[in-house]
Amino acid sequence: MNSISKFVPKFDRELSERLKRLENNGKSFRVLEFSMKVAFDGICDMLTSITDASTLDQLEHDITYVTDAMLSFPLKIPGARYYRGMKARERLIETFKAKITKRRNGEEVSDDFLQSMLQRDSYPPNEKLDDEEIVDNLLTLIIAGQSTTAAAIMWCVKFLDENKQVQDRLREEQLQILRNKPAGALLKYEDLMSMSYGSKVVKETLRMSNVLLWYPRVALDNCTIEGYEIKKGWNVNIDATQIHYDPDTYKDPMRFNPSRFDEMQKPYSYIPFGSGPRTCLGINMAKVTMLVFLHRLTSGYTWTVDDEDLSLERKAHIPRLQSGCPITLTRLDDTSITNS
Ligand code: HEM
Repeated sequence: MNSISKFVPKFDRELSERLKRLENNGKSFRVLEFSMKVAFDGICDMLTSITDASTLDQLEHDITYVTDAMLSFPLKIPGARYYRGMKARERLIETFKAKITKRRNGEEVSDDFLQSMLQRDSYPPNEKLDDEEIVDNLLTLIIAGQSTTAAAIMWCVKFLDENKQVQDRLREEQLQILRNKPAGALLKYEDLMSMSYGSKVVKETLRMSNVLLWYPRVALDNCTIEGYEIKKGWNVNIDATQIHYDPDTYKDPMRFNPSRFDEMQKPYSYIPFGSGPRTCLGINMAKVTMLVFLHRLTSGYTWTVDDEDLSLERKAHIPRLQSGCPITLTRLDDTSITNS
C-alpha cells in the first residue's frame, strides 16, 4: 500500500473526530485555523509519523515562527521576527535530528517519507542524504504544504457557502459514497476516485483562489513570446491570476462553476501547482487532503459563515481571509444521510 493510500483513512479518522468535537462544542470556529492544524498534523504524520499532540503543537508553533521570519527584515536581534524564526529553525532541526538518530540506531522504524530518505544510506556516497539535507527536505515540504493546503480548504468552504447549488450537488455525491459504505467506515483512497464532482470543486477552488499568485522563472535563452522579446537571464514572473481569470479561456471567470472542468483546458491554462520541472511536489497530497475534508464536511454537516467580511490578510504571501472564515456546524439529520 503506498503512503497516500495509508494516509487517507488515517486522515479521515482524525478529521472526523475533530469535526465531531467542534460540532459538540457548538461554537463558531475559524476554518483557517482548523485547516492549518489538520494540514500540519497530516503532513507531519505522512513525513515523519509524529502523532504525539504536544510534539505536533510545538513543531507547528516553531514552523509558524519560521514562515513569519521569511517575510521579515533579516535583523538578528533578540525579539525581532527574523531572530525568532532563526531560533525556531534551530529547535526544529534539533527535534528532527534526534528522530533521525533514533531511526539510524534502530530504536524506531516507520514506513514513512523520513524512512525512505534514510534508506538511501545504503546508496553510493553521492546519492546518500546527510542529516542536514534530510531535515531541509522535511522543512521544505512542511512549509510548502501546510499554508497552501489550509488556504485552499478555507476558500473551498467560502465558495461553497456562496454557491449553495454547487454545495448541494457536492453533498449529494458525497452522501452517495457514504451510503455505499458500511456505517462508520473510513474513506479509502479508492473512494476518492468516485468523487468526480468533488474533484472539479477542488479544481475550481484552486483556479479562483490562486493560492500561489505567481511564481518566478529565469529565461535560459533569448526568446520571443507573442511579440515580446525576453532576454537570457531575465526574471519572468508567471502570473497565475491573469491566466486563471482570462475570459478567453474561462467563460464568466468570476463565477464559481466546477462544471466548467467537464471540458478539457488548453495547455498551460490551469496552473495552480505550477508546471514544468519545478511543478509542486505535493499535488496528490493536497488534492487528497482537500477531497477528504470536503467529504467529511458536506456529508456530515451544513454550516453558516459567521463573518461575511471579505478583507484579505495584509502582509501574507498567500491570499487568505482576514476573518479566517469563521463557521458554525450543524449536523445533517439522519434522514438526509440514509435517503437515496
Ligand atoms: C493546495 C495546495 C498547494 C498548492 C496550490 C501548491 C502550489 C505550488 C506551486 C504553484 C508551486 C511552484 C511550482 C512551480 O514553480 O512551477 C509549488 C511548489 C512546491 N510545492 Fe506545492 N502546493 C500545494 C501543496 C503542497 C503540498 C501539500 C506539498 C508537500 C507536502 C507541497 C510541496 C511543494 C514543494 C516541495 C514545491 C517546490 C518544488 C520545486 O521547486 O521543485 N505543495 N507548489
